[in-house]
Amino acid sequence: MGRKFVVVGNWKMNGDMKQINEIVNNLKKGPLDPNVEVVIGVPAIYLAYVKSIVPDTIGVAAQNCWKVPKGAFTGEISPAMIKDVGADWVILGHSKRRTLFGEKDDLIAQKVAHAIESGLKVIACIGETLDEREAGKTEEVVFRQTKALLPAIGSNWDKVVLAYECVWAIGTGKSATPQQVQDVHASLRNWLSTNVSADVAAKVRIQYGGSVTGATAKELAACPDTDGFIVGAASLKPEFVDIVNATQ
Ligand SMILES: O=C(CO)COP(=O)(O)O
Repeated sequence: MGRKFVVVGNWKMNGDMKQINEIVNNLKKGPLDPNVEVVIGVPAIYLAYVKSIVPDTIGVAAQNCWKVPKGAFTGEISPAMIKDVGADWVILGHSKRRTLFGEKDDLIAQKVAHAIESGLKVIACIGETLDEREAGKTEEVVFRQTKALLPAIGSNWDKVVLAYECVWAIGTGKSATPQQVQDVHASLRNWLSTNVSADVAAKVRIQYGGSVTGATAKELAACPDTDGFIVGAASLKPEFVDIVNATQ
């Protein structure tokens, strides 16, 4: 079985009712390649609304969640709540959560474990900073971030998509090159083969994220070890449809 291409739009903290209606209408118009899985990651406050207006073929993701089902955690939302409003994905470990909100590997792993246990599918983000890349530490960092997730994922790799987002390419307009993406994805798959299993390495979907646009998506999609994208700024624009259709 091949790996189904999966494109996630991460709206981050963007959008209001008017813009959301425009984005969703544009997605409905498509046309979207039926062979591609499409997920939109929306601000928590709009999850229920977005779920009520998108076709069932489009998945809806939260951009974060907490690590227990309920309790005195002011301002947080739980996987149970995300599921309760009909969404079935959560993005965890995004670089902005790591850098701006101080989330470390162990907290992210706890969140991943609880999200999976609660029945959510997880987009787990990993990726190096510019300093780490320039110091030749890209592999060391992405292997460390992935290793931290292994106990949390256990045998549930079918519930997980790995999103490789090099931090230096996020929101900068400076995408990694197809070769840079392919190199990291291939070595990650190789690492998974050694540290998890050959089966997981062959089946897990690895997305690329970082300044993906309608103009760059096709050549990035051609990398043999790239199974989709996680898209920030361009997911708010009509060109998101072109990114979804990049493998056509
Ligand atoms: O962080 C990202 C998606 O999660 C990427 O954002 P940009 O596509 O805006 O660079």
